[in-house]
Amino acid sequence: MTARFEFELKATDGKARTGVISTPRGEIRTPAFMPVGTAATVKAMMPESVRATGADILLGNTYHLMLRPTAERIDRLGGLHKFMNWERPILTDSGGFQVMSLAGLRKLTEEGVTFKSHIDGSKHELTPERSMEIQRLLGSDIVMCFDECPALPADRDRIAESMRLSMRWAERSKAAFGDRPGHALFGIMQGGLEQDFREESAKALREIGFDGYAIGGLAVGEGQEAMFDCLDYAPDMLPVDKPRYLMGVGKPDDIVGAVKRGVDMMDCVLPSRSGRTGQAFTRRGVVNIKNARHADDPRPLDENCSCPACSNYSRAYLRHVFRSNEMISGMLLTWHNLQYFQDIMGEMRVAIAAGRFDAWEEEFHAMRAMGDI
Ligand SMILES: Nc1nc(=O)c2cc3nc(NCCN4CCCCC4)[nH]c3cc2[nH]1
Ligand SMILES: [Zn+2]
Repeated sequence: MTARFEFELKATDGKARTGVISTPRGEIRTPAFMPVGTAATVKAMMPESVRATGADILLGNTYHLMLRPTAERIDRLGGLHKFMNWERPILTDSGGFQVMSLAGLRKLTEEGVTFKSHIDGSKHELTPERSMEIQRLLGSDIVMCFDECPALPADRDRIAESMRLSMRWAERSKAAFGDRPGHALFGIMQGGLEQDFREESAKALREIGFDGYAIGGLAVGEGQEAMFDCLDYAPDMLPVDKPRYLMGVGKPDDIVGAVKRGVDMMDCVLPSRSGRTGQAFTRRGVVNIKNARHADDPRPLDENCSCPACSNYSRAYLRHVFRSNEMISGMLLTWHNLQYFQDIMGEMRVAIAAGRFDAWEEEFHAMRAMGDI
């Protein structure tokens, strides 16, 4: 069992890369997709099922867990891995983004953010130091710096001011994180869609020095084209020998485009959240299983998928349990979607190692263009 956190690049194909992150709790094959386990559970999934989909690491949230059941309680009970019965790596987001998107009555100062819980209205504070303490109490393997993610669209002055605050908070996060062998601290690049601010942010983070680097401030409504324009330059501003993590992304085609541009890690609620609403991601695009056209369809959702939903059930059955609001509906489609996301990550890792990412990408888009039949 390695006591260290190490990233080994195995192969590159164009800007796409594949490698392995070694941690004391296990290896993470990159490019990696992290299922989101916000409240200490990947919704509608047992942890062993999450592992069966091929996930090496999952994401937890400082914001949600600090409010309920609190980081102190999880620490008293042995930490988040034991609490949620997931002994492999966990990355935790630092809370700033969730405060801005979920909490009420927020007040942002140089010190940090005060806010009211969206659950019971109680008052709380997050600072770089408090976020590091919470993530330490949770026992997460990869800790994210405490940052501020500005809502887009925003004017250049606002973006610059916010990015520079986040860089000062990155400094404080690192000081508070301390020296924790086997645990990693990732910096988060900000700067909106402004190339000069992205460069300034990357330079600041490189000078502080981190175990990995996230690209923050995207997937906040800018649209895929603007996101890809930013990803055409942002990853290359980060150290080539450290993992690059694009936060909050995304749809399958977002993920493929990000890997193509040099991203190593991603996370998104989409496969689990949309699975619960009956939206299935397949090789031929999105299928809404509640649609009447599936009522008598004996075929599986995706004949190329090995998940329980595709192995044991017809589209007709999946539509039935969704329309009947049966609990198994969200379980089956969440499993399928997470499996599909992991399958394309696995296929991209193999394609990059074989130097055939472009051919794989062409096939990926061709299958989707055919649409569901
Ligand atoms: N610490 C931190 N910093 C960020 O700049 C950040 C930027 C992010 N951008 C997203 N986008 C999530 C988009 N998601 C798409 C599916 C539906 C729910 C929202 N999540 C993010 C999380 C983030 N976390
Ligand atoms: Zn399936």
